[in-house]
Amino acid sequence: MLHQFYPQVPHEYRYELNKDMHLAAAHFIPSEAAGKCQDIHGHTYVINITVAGDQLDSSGFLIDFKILKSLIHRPFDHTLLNDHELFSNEEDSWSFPTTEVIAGKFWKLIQSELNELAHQPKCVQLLVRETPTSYVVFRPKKEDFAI
Ligand SMILES: Nc1nc2c(c(=O)[nH]1)N=C([C@H](O)[C@H](O)COP(=O)(O)OP(=O)(O)OP(=O)(O)O)CN2
Ligand SMILES: [Zn+2]
Repeated sequence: MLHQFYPQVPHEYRYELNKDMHLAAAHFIPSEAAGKCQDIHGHTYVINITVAGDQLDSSGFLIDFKILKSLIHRPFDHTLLNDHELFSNEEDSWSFPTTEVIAGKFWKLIQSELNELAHQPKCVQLLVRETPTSYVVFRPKKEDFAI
């Protein structure tokens, strides 16, 4: 499903980059309402990350594509998402890995990294496709950037 077109996010930045990646991972949803999804099962998630900004770094990058991949693919590929602390914090009522929660938490991981950069790029959209017929788009609000 790579190379497809994704929903566009309106913004006024000069540059916008998009990085796609696949993530083979298992999960389960510990909620009765989830029906058969309460049992462990797997997906080949498709992740699309959109980063925008007005300035580039000394390499001419908004952010190196490889860094984006390393933040998501390396830690989560071929894992059970529920095993990660990110998706198992009992104090956080939206912690377990629904597509919505995955999108929001992956956005936060990426934006935390971008916040360290002097030229301050922004992750303006994060899309998670869970199945050929289901995907979620996370678009941060202004206040979400204060992390
Ligand atoms: N809002 C959400 N609904 C569901 C989620 C979710 O994360 N957010 N997750 C699931 C299951 O994990 C399931 O893996 C995906 O569900 P679904 O799209 O229903 O998958 P199907 O292949 O059965 O769908 P078809 O309509 O037959 O293509 C469930 N709901
Ligand atoms: Zn699922």
